[in-house]
Amino acid sequence: MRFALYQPPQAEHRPCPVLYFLAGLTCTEETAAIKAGAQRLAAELGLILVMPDTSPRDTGFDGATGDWEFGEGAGFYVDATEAPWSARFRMHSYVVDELPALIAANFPADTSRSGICGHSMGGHGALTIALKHPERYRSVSAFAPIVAPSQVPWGRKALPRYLGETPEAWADYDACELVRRQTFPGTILIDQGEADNFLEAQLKPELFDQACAEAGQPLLLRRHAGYDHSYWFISSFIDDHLRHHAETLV
Ligand SMILES: N[C@@H](CCC(=O)N[C@@H](CS)C(=O)NCC(=O)O)C(=O)O
Repeated sequence: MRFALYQPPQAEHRPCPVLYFLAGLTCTEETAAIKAGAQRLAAELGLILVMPDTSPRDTGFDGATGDWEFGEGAGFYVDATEAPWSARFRMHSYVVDELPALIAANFPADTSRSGICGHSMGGHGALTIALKHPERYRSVSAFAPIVAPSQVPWGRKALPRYLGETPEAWADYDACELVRRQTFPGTILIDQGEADNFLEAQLKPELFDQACAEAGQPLLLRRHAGYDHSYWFISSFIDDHLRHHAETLV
């Protein structure tokens, strides 16, 4: 597995908190590092940024490449249970267990202070991971996340192939379902562009808004007129996300 890591200058003197950034469909460990523009403020705030790839690579599985919505580049941050994917596509465990252990062992990181953020499919990853493991992450935020994969075409295509045909298995990786089971101790920040091509068919933030209201989950959902799904949108608001995380991490 590949990942990118930014180490702020403060890490030369003391362990620093860690913010994970999970990227979306078609992205690699380089995308956020190059396009999100998070390093400048992370240097001021003293945050280590960890930006993993979106799936294993070079798996050789039939159907793992050639479709931008499934397989390599589209791991959906689940632990697959269906063959052949279950042998390699275990992004949930990778992000929650394997990667933090590797960071703790090799970098001046205080992993007891970790936050998680993501975009689109990575926003889905950040929300589901934080909701499933609130003891591991002190803060969570997302840009244009997939919040209800069980109900939208991206999820309806990928989740059955990774997890089988039972909707209960999809619900275990669906932020709208998870927040009803267990809330996150802190406000979730979500930014969404109103000119996002995927807003109505794939993202549907109103479903998460409603689920959070019903569950009593504090949510700050900000909608921005004129902004699309791209990293230009992310780079416009990334500072607010870093500050949101720094409030509890630093
Ligand atoms: N390939 C898709 C777009 C995929 C897409 O927008 N991916 C988002 C994440 S869901 C992304 O961050 N792409 C990388 C980039 O914008 O640099 C299309 O042609 O519609």
